[in-house]
Amino acid sequence: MKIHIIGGGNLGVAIAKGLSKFSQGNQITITRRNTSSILYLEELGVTVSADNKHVIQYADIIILTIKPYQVDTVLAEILPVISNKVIASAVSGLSIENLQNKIGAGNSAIRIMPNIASQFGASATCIAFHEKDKEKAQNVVALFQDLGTAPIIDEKLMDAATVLAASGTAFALRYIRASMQAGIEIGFDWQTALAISAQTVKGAAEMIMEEQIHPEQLIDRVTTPQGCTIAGLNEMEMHGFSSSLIRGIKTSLKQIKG
Ligand SMILES: NC(=O)C1=CN([C@@H]2O[C@H](COP(=O)(O)OP(=O)(O)OC[C@H]3O[C@@H](n4cnc5c(N)ncnc54)[C@H](O)[C@@H]3O)[C@@H](O)[C@H]2O)C=CC1
Ligand SMILES: O=C(O)[C@@H]1CCC=N1
Repeated sequence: MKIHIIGGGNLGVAIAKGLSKFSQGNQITITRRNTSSILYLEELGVTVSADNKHVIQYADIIILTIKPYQVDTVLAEILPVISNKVIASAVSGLSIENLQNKIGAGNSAIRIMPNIASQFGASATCIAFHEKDKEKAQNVVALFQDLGTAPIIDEKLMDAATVLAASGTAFALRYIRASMQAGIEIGFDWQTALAISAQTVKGAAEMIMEEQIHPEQLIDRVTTPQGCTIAGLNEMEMHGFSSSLIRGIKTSLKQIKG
């Protein structure tokens, strides 16, 4: 497939890198106004351009990874030269209905919410579309399945998906950072503490995905009666570990909803 990514920033680059590595048989173009910082992507077989219209007429999927306030400018530029295209938008807060109104009935609006782990084929990309575009959305779903998991969700959960699956990357990294900092306090250098913390999180996530059980069932396997784990967990909860995460996620959601 021919994939045209508009917005070569954090997310666009992560998707381009991921596609070049984990999805076979595609031709990828990525655009950005000033291309100097992303020209290295050409070494991965990705075409880099400052022209949003560059070969866009041949694109099977156009992916929007721009900020919400950049959408109208970009669409004004590309709409005159496209028709019957699938536009997959990762723009947070932009509804399918709004995007569809902007791009006209001749094109299809699909909403995607990837995260920057797309680069490593490890994103959890939530996807939503209207029934009329079900068939056209299948290519988008297949593409993002190559970059991790790609659950199809009801659009009303898209803001929640943004927080859980996209912002969630930062939340998980903050856990790893805190764990690393504690590791330094208890005797490790930061590199060793970070490596141990990251691998431990990866292992915990792999167990959840493999066994598909409730986390508490796995926690129960770790918490020896009168042991150090339960003592640590209870102290963390005393200081609001779970509740601060929950409150943070709900605050993020409020921020999106405005
Ligand atoms: N960063 C993340 O982890 C995620 C971001 N998103 C959403 O994706 C969108 C992009 O986010 P980021 O990549 O973080 O932002 P960013 O600012 O890093 O990337 C946007 C890119 O678009 C480029 N751009 C601006 N105007 C342009 C134009 N007229 N033509 C072509 N390129 C243009 C900018 O130069 C920039 O490189 C936002 O709507 C954000 O909410 C969604 C999920 C995850
Ligand atoms: O922080 C943000 O607003 C964007 C959306 C999700 C990740 N980054």
